[in-house]
Amino acid sequence: MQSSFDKTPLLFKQVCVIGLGLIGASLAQAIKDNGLSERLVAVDRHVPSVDEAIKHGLLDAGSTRLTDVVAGSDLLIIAVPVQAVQAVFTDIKAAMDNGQLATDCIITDVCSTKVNIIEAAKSVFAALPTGFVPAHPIAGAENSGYHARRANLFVNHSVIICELATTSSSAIAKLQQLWEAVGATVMPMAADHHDAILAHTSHLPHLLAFNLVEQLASHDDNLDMFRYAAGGFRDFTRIAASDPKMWHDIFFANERAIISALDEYGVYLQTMRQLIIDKDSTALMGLLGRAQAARRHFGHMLASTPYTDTSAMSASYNITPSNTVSGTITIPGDKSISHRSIMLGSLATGVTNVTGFLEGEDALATLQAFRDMGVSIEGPDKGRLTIHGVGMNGLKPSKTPLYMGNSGTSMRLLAGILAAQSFDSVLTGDTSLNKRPMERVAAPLRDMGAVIQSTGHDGTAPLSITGRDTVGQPLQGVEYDMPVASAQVKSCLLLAGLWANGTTTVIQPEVSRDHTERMLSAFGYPVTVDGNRVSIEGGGTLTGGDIAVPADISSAAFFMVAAAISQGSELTLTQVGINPTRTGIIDILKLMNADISLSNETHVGGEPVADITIRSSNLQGIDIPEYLVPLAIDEFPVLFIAASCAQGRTVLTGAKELRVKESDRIAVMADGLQTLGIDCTVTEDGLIIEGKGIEGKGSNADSNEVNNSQPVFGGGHITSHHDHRIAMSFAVASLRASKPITIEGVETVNTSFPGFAELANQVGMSIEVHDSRA
Ligand SMILES: O=C(O)C1=C[C@@H](OP(=O)(O)O)[C@@H](O)[C@H](O)C1
Ligand SMILES: C=C(OP(=O)(O)O)C(=O)O
Repeated sequence: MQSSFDKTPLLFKQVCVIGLGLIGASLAQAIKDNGLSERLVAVDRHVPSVDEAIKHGLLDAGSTRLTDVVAGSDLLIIAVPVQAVQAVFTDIKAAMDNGQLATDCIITDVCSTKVNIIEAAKSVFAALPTGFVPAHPIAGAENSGYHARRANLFVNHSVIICELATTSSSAIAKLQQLWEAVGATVMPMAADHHDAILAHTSHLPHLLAFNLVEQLASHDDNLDMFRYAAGGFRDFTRIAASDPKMWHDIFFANERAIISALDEYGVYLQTMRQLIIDKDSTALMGLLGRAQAARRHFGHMLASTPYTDTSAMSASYNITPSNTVSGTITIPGDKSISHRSIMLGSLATGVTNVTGFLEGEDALATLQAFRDMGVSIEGPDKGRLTIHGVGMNGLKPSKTPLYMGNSGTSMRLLAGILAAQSFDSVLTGDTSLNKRPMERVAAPLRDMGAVIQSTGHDGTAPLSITGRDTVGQPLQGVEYDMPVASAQVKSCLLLAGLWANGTTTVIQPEVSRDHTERMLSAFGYPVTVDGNRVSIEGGGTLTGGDIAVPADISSAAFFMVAAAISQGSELTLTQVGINPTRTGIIDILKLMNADISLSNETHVGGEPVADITIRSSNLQGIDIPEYLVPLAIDEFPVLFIAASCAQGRTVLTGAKELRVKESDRIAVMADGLQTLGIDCTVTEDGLIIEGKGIEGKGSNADSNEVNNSQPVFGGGHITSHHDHRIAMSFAVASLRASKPITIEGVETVNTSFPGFAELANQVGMSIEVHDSRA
């Protein structure tokens, strides 16, 4: 990792670290390695640690007594067990009183409890020093002591700072600079809130880990127990190897909050005990499923990688050029339909069984949101889900903001549902989603009487929605003339309309995908479609049933283009959804002269499906008809790859919407295409691409023999801009590339197409997935 040494000026003249345990010694090492202080001194009761730290060149001086080394320090870091802090404050006060320390020097700590540290300071100082800033780095390891120190212990970890009325802003600013320089992120929090949160997230788990080891160790047959203890025991009790003195102090120091967390734990434990005794399989499955999903969901947040968050991108594709693809493959389930199956299944009466559900992160975010609102959902298990519908009025308020990850569809459709609920809600997402426009749904929802605020910078998420109980009346049906052909806006309003008084009508400028309308009908809810006008009456009910989700044509598109642009290729994609509001990709590729045919056409779950076969084709550049834009809205990134391989120019217009997807797909694709040597021009609402395909040269003048053997792309380095479709599109380009292509930030592919690289390799491509953190 690059050191911040070059960038960060010396912040302090002399830092004095009091306590050379894991945290104190690690922070000392990080300060040293990053050159943040002219001098570094330390105090510790353990003489060998101090001696070694001096010998290692970490410290300029050290002692067992504060007064020996503290003179002239402008930052004091207290890193001793909680119950020893008061004595340290007494020593610090003495040093101030005798002039060794300036009264405005910064004093901070790294302890796991905050209220009692502040109390300790108050009992020593008549007036709290202006430099006193209580803090707590949320970082640690079960190893303790000087030898376990790691300068990178704080990288990507949070540090909570408790600002007191007495604290000077310059002390806070300087401490924040220090923590950021060693790689941490600083968050402000009130001391009592800190203690309550930490009691649940840190103190309770430690207490339980110590307790379980104690329980097992006290059994007579404990040797056998430990000998055969499987991973579960090892994982659960890892933290019981932590420093007993430190935890002893913490348990007493945060007594009230820990006892309250423990009592709540007892209630949950009793519930589980009773479910087992009662053999209540449904409730137990619901509980376990909810917990498993919540853990996966929080896992992303814990790793500060909310699904596809910016800071966390570390996976890349290293792709070696290949030139042909072949085979018969099954593409994962449709994302749009998967979202809707959870939403309507949850609101229905009775049970809904879903098959073919897309286990991608976007659809899983929707699933988690409904679990957070109290819906019991079993699965997903190989695309199967069982949703125990709660009916139109059965959702419960979520205890936390609903986290939508990277998924625009989840956030916009849920906004419609939540605007009609009795309770308040907050919807938030990852960095990319929190930049996307939300007023397009918030404004028309307000016309219906919703109270909804887009609290981000620019009409963006987080969305804060006030419940009808507070507003005092239900939503009102409206007639809304949509300025953009967006299925998300249309669906949001139709879903809100389920609870509205009277009729809700949406008029779309062009046809957009109609999965909401179809699925509402399949659940027995009447929807009236009259040309581009779609209407719904409020006050009805939904009845659960079976939903078979077809393969996603938007994911299939990558493989269609792969076969069309490469040499000697033929791919068959089985049972892909060919809803006419989604088949713009087929129409556009056909206009470009692609060799595509459909077979085995049938219907599953109210949606038409077919096997799609596509072969190597002599693609021709075209002017893409604007009416096809909403019908292929997600497929343009990969269509740009096709256009680059076509003969002649392709012109896209009327596609401004591409600029507000997971990335600005016009700008980002143009950038990547240019990197790979394609001549293209960005326009306000589209892109002009000069295709590099050459005429097919058959021996027979009438034959349409394909010549896709020449590379059209060079090699190079592409970034996904946190957009799954950008990553997959440039992977397809490798079929006509002369050199390797590297694509950074490909974890985002999991939002819509888990297993993409494996499937691509199965048909003949050569993608190596590399994770720099692995
Ligand atoms: O309704 C849906 O499921 C979707 C609609 C489209 O968005 P817009 O309606 O905003 O164009 C599309 O881009 C998105 O991937 C899924
Ligand atoms: C735009 C997309 O999805 P969403 O709007 O749901 O994030 C997409 O999948 O390309």
